Amino acid sequence: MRGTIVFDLDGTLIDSAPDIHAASNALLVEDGLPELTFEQVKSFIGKGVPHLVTRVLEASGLDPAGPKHAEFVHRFEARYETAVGLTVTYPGVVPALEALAGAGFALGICTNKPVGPTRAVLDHLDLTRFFGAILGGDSLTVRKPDPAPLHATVAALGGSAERTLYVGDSEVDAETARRAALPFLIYTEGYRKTPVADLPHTAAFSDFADLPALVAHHTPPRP
Ligand SMILES: O=C(O)COP(=O)(O)O
Ligand SMILES: [Mg+2]
Repeated sequence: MRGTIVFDLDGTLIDSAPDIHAASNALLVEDGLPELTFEQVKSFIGKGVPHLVTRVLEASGLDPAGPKHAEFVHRFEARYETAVGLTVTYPGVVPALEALAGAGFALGICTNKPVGPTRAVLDHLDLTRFFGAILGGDSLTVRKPDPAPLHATVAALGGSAERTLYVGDSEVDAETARRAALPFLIYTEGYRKTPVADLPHTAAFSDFADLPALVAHHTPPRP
């Protein structure tokens, strides 16, 4: 194996915000509440479903500490597995994954999205074939930015810390990589809110066509 590359999912490989926005608004409409804007819901993505629901309730003037929270999480999750129709891969993702797999890298997913909808959207976009390990926000008892899911993904791939890179789009991913002590490549076109320069990262890229060369640079061939 040439090395191990672990990817975040939402905002990194796939632009899933339109489906997450639509699913959130469907719940609000069911309850006779006003819809939220795309930018609002996009800014709530990255820390998993319970956090997203907290932010949706707050933005709707409802108490996130009240009974609505568990109810909304339940109803959101029920919709989430089929919420794939508006989601696309970012440009160049598939050729980049093909190049990396072809070069002998083991690839994995470490996302805060629950593993059910993660598998559903990967199947829908025909991406499952690339990944030897897929961990979601409910795979362990902790989620990112706790480093445990990232460590577990690397372990499931049989990788070693010295030859592993983590690729993500957000503040949560930068913090996860820092706490896991792994190099972090940041994709700049996802759902990040902080300037790239203010987040710890090894390298930044805006085009997946550049990723194979960037990865090669940071994981030199074994002597
Ligand atoms: O479900 C989320 O909140 C975001 O998931 P991500 O970790 O793939 O960005
Ligand atoms: Mg993300």
